[in-house]
Amino acid sequence: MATSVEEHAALVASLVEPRLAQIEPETVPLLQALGRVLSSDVLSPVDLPLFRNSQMDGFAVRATDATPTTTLPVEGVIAAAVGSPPALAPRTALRIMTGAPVPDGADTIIPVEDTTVDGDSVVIHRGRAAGEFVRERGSDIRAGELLLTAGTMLASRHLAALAAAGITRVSVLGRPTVAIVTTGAELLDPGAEPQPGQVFDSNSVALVAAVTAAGGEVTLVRRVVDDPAQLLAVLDEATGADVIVTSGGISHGDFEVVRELLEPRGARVGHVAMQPGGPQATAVFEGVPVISFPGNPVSTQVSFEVFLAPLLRAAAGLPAADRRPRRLAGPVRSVAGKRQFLRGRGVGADGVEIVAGPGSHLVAGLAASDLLVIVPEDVTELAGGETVETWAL
Ligand SMILES: Nc1nc2c(c(=O)[nH]1)N[C@H]1C(S)=C(S)[C@@H](COP(=O)(O)OP(=O)(O)OC[C@H]3O[C@@H](n4cnc5c(N)ncnc54)[C@H](O)[C@@H]3O)O[C@H]1N2
Ligand code: MOO
Repeated sequence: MATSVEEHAALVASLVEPRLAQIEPETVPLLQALGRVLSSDVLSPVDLPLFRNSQMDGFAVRATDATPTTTLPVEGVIAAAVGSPPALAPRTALRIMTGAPVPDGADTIIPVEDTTVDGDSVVIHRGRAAGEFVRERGSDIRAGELLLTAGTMLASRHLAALAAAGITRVSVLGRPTVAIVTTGAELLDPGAEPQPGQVFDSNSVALVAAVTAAGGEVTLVRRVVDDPAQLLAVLDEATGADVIVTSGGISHGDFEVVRELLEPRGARVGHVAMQPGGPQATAVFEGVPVISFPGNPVSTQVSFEVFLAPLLRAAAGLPAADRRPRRLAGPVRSVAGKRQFLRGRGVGADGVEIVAGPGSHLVAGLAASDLLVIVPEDVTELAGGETVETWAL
């Protein structure tokens, strides 16, 4: 008897979640934090701007001194560079560059475009209100105020704000570590010349990429032929990970290496009422959960999306994938008793069209899709215009 998708998802969660709950935050240099999720609030250690500075290239003056068409003596130049400028004397100007400290005594900047330089003097053609073009210290954020909130997924703008505040390292949620093992005597590396009967190992690439996209860190990638002793050696190597994921070797053939090794050690190998992804297995090896997906490439990828991606995303603090109802562009048939995960593509704001057949070997069809279209177990036919649940890929 097949178990339901929910039952299997609950089983996988019961094995994986306790491990993921133990993952500690880690402190990393800023550039390693890109795409990671802040584990705690960050308060600004400084005022930003750090000091009162000019927003324009021009002349630092007192607003009341600089009415049109006054001429003021220019007493010096303030560059955007190390150092503190002298105070501005009344009825004088200091030439100033963008970002340079505004001298005490000055309260506005006259942009160079509104002036004419005449020897050591400047003629003001347009006055400015006090405060104009002066960037006050702390006007962006003050020391002690909340700069970034826990849970923020760090993009370039967040890293820039941290750097602007002088911060070099940041505490982020730890990433779940995953070991990936593909199985099959027929597999070879992409790029090699296939002999008759060989296929390229695409599940390895699929799983590494999918784990990474879901916020996980792949710590080991291995491929084994259909030899239980070899698989055992690889699993021994993989026990440092939070989760071990395998593909292939769990159905009913003569050379089912995962089933052969792990079933006698208490693995649960069975069928889930879904397509693709029918054959599924779980085990615990040396205390580490082993989640075994069927080898067919679409089955592996869909199984990952259904059973593991949500758990990894949650642990890494990433938002859940977008799931929402859309209207079918055309009719769909399905098999009774199995939840179908068909391949679809979004049409307009809320439509979806089916883009590939249901075969679980159709990798190009999956690549042509951007949505999974879910047809419930008890539904065998849907007409165009009817609503289905879709998951963004
Ligand atoms: N008698 C039955 N046969 C099969 C059943 C069944 O219920 N009864 N279920 C079918 C379904 S559904 C699936 S899915 C597969 C699952 O089989 P396995 O998990 O044992 O996977 P394999 O036999 O190792 O491989 C299946 C298929 O996928 C290709 N494959 C495997 N690994 C990779 C990889 N890393 N990269 C690319 N392609 C891979 C492999 O060459 C096979 O074509 O069982 C059905 N059979
Ligand atoms: O249930 Mo299998 O995963 O369709 O090819």
